[in-house]
Amino acid sequence: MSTTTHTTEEIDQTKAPSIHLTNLSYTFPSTHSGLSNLTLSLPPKSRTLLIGANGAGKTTLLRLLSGKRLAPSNTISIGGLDPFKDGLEGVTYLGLEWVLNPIVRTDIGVKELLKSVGGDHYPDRKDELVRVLDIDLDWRMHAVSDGERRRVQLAMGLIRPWRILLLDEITVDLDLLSRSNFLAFLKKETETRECTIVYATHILDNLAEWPTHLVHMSLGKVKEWGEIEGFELGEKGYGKTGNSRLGELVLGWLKDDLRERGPRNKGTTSEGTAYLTGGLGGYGAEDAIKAGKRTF
Ligand SMILES: Nc1ncnc2c1ncn2[C@@H]1O[C@H](COP(=O)(O)OP(=O)(O)OP(=O)(O)O)[C@@H](O)[C@H]1O
Repeated sequence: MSTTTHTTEEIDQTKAPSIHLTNLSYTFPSTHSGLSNLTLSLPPKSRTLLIGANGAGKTTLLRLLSGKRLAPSNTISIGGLDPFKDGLEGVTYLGLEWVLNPIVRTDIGVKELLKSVGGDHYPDRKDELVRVLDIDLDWRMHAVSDGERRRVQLAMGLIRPWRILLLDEITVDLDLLSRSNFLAFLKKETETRECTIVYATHILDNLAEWPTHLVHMSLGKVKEWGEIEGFELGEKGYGKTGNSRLGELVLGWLKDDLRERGPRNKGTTSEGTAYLTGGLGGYGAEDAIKAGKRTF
């Protein structure tokens, strides 16, 4: 049984959850330090962009937030709960493992797939996602393009009405219009339902109007975070380079990070060890199923 105490207000399952990190540090089983001393607060119904160079720690953080990995006590609170120990209702984490699920490459129809993830229970959401993501219900999954497959996967992942959505860059295969429609759908979700989104992405096109908050990570630390208004992007639109002002801000961050870190081949990072599934470390090594907190 959890020893954490919660106020009634904090665990109201009908409200969008806030996210609080307090001195969150995380070390991989291989003793590689993944995250160090993260503290931040994201309010209910916020849409946060998680920004950082490859290896900055974005996936590590999202997995901790989703409850797939055990964080030290009292370092993560989502709507007043510890995601690993308490288990969270309504968390959708869409990342690499989900994308790699082999079922979406077999000779199976889209209707069947959507039904298997609850499409019949949420017909309105299913119809909306099919429209937003421009899905043909007659597609068979072994005979679609990568982008079409990704659109079906997104619909599958989003049909159940989540309270917190953790998106680890999975929109890379979408064409510009599909991505724009998809982002507009997510924005509407936070405006019309009780839900909160954290989205790790490297693609900033057409995102200037989307986030309510930014979090900048580098080398497992949060370098800055806060409301989008606090980042002095000036007028929304395009900067001198033709990039969006958000794009220019982030490019500046990443250049500074690289200058501070130096080139990777000096051995200052351990890029390449992510996503191992066996041996030391490896995502999934301590998943919540083993701890009896989840059945899926
Ligand atoms: N299982 C593991 N064992 C040891 N180190 C790991 C493990 N998984 C990831 N790392 C290291 O932790 C750091 C952060 O990895 P993470 O996957 O969180 O980065 P990221 O910001 O999501 O990167 P990207 O943008 O490339 O997806 C990297 O240096 C990575 O090599």
